[in-house]
Amino acid sequence: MATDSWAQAVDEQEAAAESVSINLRCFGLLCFATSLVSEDKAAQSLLNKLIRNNLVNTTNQVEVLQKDPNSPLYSVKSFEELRLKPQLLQGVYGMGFNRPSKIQETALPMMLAEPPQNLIAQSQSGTGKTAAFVLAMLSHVDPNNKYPQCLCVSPTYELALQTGKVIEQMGKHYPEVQLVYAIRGNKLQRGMKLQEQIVIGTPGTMLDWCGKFKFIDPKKVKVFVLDEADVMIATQGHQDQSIRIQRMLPKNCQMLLFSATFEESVWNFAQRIVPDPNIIKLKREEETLDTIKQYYVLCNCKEEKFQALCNIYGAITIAQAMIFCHTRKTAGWLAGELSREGHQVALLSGEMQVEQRAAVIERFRDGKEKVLVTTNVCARGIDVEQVSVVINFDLPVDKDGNPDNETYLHRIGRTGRFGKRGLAINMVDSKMSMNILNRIQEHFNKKIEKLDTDDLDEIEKIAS
Ligand SMILES: Nc1ncnc2c1ncn2[C@@H]1O[C@H](COP(=O)(O)OP(=O)(O)OP(=O)(O)O)[C@@H](O)[C@H]1O
Repeated sequence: MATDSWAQAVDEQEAAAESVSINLRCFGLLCFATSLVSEDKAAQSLLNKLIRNNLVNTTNQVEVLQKDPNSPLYSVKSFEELRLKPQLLQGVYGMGFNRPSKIQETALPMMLAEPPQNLIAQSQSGTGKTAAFVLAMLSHVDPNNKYPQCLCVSPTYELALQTGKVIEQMGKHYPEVQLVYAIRGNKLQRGMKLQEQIVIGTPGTMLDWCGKFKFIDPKKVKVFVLDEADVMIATQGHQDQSIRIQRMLPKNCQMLLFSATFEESVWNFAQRIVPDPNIIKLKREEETLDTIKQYYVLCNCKEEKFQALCNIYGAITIAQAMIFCHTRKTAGWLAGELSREGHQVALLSGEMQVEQRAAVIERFRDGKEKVLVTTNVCARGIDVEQVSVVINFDLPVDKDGNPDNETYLHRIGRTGRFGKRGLAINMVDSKMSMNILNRIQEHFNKKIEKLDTDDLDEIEKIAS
């Protein structure tokens, strides 16, 4: 086994990381570094939204903390129970929703109650938060009043557009209700007053439209939604801007805040935005390796790893696979080799803009490409539950070269009993990577079987 391929790969990555940090230090661009982190969070959130095409299931129960603990707790098992406007019920069913998701069961009655109740809700991405607050906004709007009544702030332009799409879909049979985007680049004439009932945008532009330009009369707003609070506070300035918008709204305006995670900083921010809240939390389902078949393949170099991959593809039918590489260079090389072999390959690479990455993810989700090759940095935080085969072309390691168990679990693991059976194949090409594999195996106490990719019969067996 070669000993240098792994080391070389790490060296390359570290060299790249070092040059970035030197640049940052040289120019003192600390804020640039912060914005990179927040951009990363927003990008992750967007890509997760795009790759998913249905609800994330969970066996966990929602935890509810009511503002008034003596008032009865309502929860609904059907959309009919909510007495929605027929146009909205039609919109909901038109989207293929048969019944409320777990978080929606409790959140919707609270949000639709009279008088309106404030809410802070936390649950992982994909559990139905956006659909819930969109339904609440559409329900509270009076279409006869031609001025903004619901404001929704999102951390980025792309995320705002995604929420806007949900509003458009759900409100498809309710054309009297109109939507406008308060995003940079959407320039309105000075002095004009908006007629649309729902405004969705980023905090900076929303603040300008309410304050400086007065396109919106904040005193007439009935519902204020702050989405993706955890991503929001990662961007400098967004927290203050959001609070300044909130201060302009009337006391009886309904305040709703949503977040996928709930660390201390998010909680502090949430309490400043939402007075007297009801609080709903839904724990993230634990990922496990129980339903996953794990294998490793011994090779000497990246060319051999590629050959092993071709053998696997030759022997079993793989609907869609995600392949993780350690460096951009390897990912680019592998994608090239695979497409030369006639595979439809998508490459997710670090130098791509978020829109480009989004386009790649969307094509992959729609099945236009069958293989997605990516670096870990690029795919960090992306949930790939629907992909049944995951290949670690390079094993995940942290910056010190130790096994990155968390990343391994996230790439390969599935949640609870809803997880489909999966297949994971790890490529080992050095003593070092064998050691990493052994340590991963020990950590999870789950055997990773050896696979001989020169033996077609053996490969065929893994698919059964
Ligand atoms: N009641 C429902 N029944 C079936 N599908 C639903 C339901 N509610 C939402 N969905 C779908 O599930 C997916 C996730 O929903 P949604 O986007 O609202 O979740 P989220 O918690 O806001 O996650 P994210 O913040 O990542 O968007 C979407 O594809 C949405 O259309």
